[in-house]
Amino acid sequence: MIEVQDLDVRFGAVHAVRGVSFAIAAGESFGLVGESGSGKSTVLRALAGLIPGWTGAMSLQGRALGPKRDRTFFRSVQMVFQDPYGSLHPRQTVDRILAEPLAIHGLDGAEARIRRALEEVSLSPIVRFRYPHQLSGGQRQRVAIARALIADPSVLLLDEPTSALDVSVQAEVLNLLADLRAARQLTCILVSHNLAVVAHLCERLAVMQQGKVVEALDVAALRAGQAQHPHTRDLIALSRDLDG
Ligand SMILES: Nc1ncnc2c1ncn2[C@@H]1O[C@H](COP(=O)(O)OP(=O)(O)OP(=O)(O)O)[C@@H](O)[C@H]1O
Repeated sequence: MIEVQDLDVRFGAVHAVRGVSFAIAAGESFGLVGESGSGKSTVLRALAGLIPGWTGAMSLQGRALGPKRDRTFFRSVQMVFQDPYGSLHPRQTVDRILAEPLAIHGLDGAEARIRRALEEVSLSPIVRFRYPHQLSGGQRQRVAIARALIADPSVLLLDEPTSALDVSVQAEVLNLLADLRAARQLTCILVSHNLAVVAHLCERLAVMQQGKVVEALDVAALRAGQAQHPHTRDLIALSRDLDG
């Protein structure tokens, strides 16, 4: 459903992504894991159409993705960022934040859709008339997830969606994402420096180091101790508990 072939990204002298390839089936959840600066966010952003100047080939449902994406792409592929504070407009209420994608995509029934979206992320309707600064970090990330889902995408790109949250809230948001993924049969790509987070949400993962994929394997194989590459083993040692 998603194919990335020989993706290469340079930022001036920085060769951030070097010939990355992977393929993901519809409904699959795939993790990109690696230490800071390994290029995983750049892969996700290139796929999302947020980075110009990449080379290689990318496709979604068999259709090649060019440098520019159309409205259909932005309806079916949604991104959730690490910092919900930065990604939610500070002067818009939750109601307006959630109504905006509906207006962009010309979708009717805003009232019912907003109610349903808030229910899905377990937020009380009371938050509808609050601004982002009046919410907790976990509530803000739930609003960002609701906004991503409100126009019914088929693909969710998650860039460190829990790492800006308090430890107590991280597991809640991760479990919410796992439930939503199953209920909506979403295809997900999750970027994280934390192997435990990836193992919790994904079936398969690729380990990145210095812009390259050094190992790709099933989470089941990872749990069974079958990781081969020394860098994967280093990341395992850093992750305290693979069950998240
Ligand atoms: N817009 C940019 N301009 C210049 N260099 C960039 C840009 N974005 C990323 N880079 C560089 O590209 C490399 C890969 O960055 P990237 O953010 O993809 O890594 P990452 O693995 O996601 O790391 P982190 O977990 O810290 O976000 C880094 O050296 C980074 O400094």
